[in-house]
Amino acid sequence: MTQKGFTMKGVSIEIADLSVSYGGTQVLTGIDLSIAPGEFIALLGPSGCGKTTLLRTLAGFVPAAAGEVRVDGQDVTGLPPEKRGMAMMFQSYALWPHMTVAENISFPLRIRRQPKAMVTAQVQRMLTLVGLDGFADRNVTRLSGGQRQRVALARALAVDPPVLLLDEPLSNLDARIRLSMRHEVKSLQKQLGLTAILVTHDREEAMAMADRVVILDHGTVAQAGTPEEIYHRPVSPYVAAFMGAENTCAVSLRHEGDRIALSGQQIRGTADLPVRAVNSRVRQDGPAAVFFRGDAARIAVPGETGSGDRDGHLTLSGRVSLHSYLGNVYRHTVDIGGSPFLVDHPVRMDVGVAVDVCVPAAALHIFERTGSAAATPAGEQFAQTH
Ligand SMILES: Nc1ncnc2c1ncn2[C@@H]1O[C@H](COP(=O)(O)OP(=O)(O)OP(=O)(O)O)[C@@H](O)[C@H]1O
Repeated sequence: MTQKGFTMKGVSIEIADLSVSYGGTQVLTGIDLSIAPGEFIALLGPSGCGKTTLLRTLAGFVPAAAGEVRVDGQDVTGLPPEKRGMAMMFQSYALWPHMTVAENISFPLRIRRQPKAMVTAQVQRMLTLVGLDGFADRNVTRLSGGQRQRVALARALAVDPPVLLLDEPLSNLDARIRLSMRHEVKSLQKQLGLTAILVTHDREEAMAMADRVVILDHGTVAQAGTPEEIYHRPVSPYVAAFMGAENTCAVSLRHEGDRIALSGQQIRGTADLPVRAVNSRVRQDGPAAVFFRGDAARIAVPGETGSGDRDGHLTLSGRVSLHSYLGNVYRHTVDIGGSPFLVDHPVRMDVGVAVDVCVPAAALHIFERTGSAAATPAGEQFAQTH
């Protein structure tokens, strides 16, 4: 254990072909992931996709059915939790209600029978680290949610773990405190150089905190990348929709040199787009599915703007069927060929008005159309994933 200063350092974690089953049900399949020392990873995905199971398997609370977990090159797959050098922080804080702040923080040190002077010094360091100087003797039941979360963080860090596992640690906090705690946890993790893995179903939280986001889909890795990569370059309709690009329509795609031409029932004319600008995963001409975010599109009144203004855009024509005010923009539901599309616009458009929805090439994600994909109304196909 570190005796002076905060010199905790992260370690690498290698997850190789990891599978996990509960009884006869396989919940994680062939997970491969390399985590660098000091990296902050977020495991993101809808309820039941296996995020917590992966975290608990790394911690050693759930056995692996196959595959390996290596920490700093050492195979820890068969080791008990206390031998893995990982500390876990939970959503529920899991503090001892009958103990003071200092007693809670020192608990893991006392059960490891650390010398008293060292325990006292470490508790004081942790209090300073999480901004709770002066709270040592306060009972934890007399703390706010944010303060309790800091105690839980201090207790997890007290043993100088090279790896910090965070299981939805902020979801019990109110929205304002959650935002500030995001930054506090992240800056502490960077300051200490720890390797951290966060489980969350909140994509904004994942993007705000992590260096890399791993999106899980039914126990497999759907995509792992920087927040920018998964947001702007999703590799599948599942990732695109999970990252908010839920508007979708079926198109027919044709490559023409360095341009892509899109046509379809819901599209006005033919969209002629520079191939470099579009996130297209389609290599062959034929049926495809387009996905885009409602805040990346804009609404135009047909005839009010020149057609030249819409070059490099995909234009869909429809009618406003609903609007709601979000504070900075109006969110409109636009009925396009019988399917609802959600589009943000700074000005409120009346219900029933005919509008064009213009989507810039850079906001388009195009994937191969398989089966009935994208033939369904926007959102319906992915409704269960949110
Ligand atoms: N102890 C258990 N025994 C049997 N099945 C379990 C157990 N824990 C979880 N599962 C199942 O394993 C699957 C993955 O669960 P897990 O808790 O890892 O998902 P998650 O992505 O963390 O979900 P959430 O966001 O709701 O916490 C789910 O289908 C769940 O029902």
